[in-house]
Amino acid sequence: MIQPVIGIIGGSGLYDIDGLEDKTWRRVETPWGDPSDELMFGRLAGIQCVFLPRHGRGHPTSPTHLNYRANIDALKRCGVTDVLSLSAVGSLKAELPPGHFVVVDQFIDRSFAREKTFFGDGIVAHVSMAHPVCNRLGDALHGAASGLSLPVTRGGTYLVMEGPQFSTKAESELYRSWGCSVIGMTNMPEAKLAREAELCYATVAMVTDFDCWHPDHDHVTVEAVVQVLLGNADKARGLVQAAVPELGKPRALCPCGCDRALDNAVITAPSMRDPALAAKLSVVAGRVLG
Ligand SMILES: CSC[C@H]1O[C@H](OP(=O)(O)O)[C@H](O)[C@@H]1O
Ligand SMILES: Nc1ncnc2[nH]cnc12
Repeated sequence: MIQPVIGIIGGSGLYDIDGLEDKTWRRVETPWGDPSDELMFGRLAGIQCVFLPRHGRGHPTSPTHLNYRANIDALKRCGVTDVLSLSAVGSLKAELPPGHFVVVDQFIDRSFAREKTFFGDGIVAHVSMAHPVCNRLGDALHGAASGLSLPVTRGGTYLVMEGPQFSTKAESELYRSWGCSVIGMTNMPEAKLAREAELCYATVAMVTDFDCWHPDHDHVTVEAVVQVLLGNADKARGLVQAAVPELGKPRALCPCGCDRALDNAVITAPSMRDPALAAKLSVVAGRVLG
């Protein structure tokens, strides 16, 4: 049996979480550089949790310049098994108004200026991203949100744009025509890297605005986003407190296979593998690289 350790990545407006016992902030070093901030360690209902503010406390780091690899490596290094990603998003559907939560199940990655893999020349690996979200975590998050009577939808596609500027109206309409539910700037490559690191990963996308497609919302502004975000952040803290006791129960391997994502993914012959890269990958992929 596995004793889960719950990682929580807090997005815009979520730079701290409540109710953790024995809370301490600690710096964690990784071979990929520095994570966004110190990580906060503590226990919720006796379950070990590790919290990381995605953009750092005070939000100094833009979506493009986040060190996604360091963030994911640091969580894994600290023993995290399950990652809850909490993110502010714009809505691309009329039925998902500000204040609504979406437990997304798909992503379209339109980001282009980020490091997207732990692997590369010297050790090449290809993991499946067909089902980018851990269903087990998604179900638990949806169940916890429903239990709290939060307005929540299970399933939906999160379009990841590069940013930092918000979309043009034509882009917003394009993504709507693709059937996307919400838009944000951060969940890729985060979800790809979590998969490479064999971490279960699920996102609660918290709607702050209607993006610019909506006739009543001609522009997205940070001011409008932040107003909704603060209320969403309070609800998200409640959601974490409700979900963690369920997710922290000792369990078998993940039925979705997230924790075995690297089985059969590394294609580089053992004799051709770069020892320096193998050393960097020791935490992320040590299970399969030996
Ligand atoms: C403050 S609005 C734009 C900003 O918020 C979202 O970040 P996160 O996913 O970390 O909550 C969005 O992706 C942008 O980075
Ligand atoms: N409309 C929007 N576009 C991209 N990221 C966002 N985060 C919050 N609202 C957003």
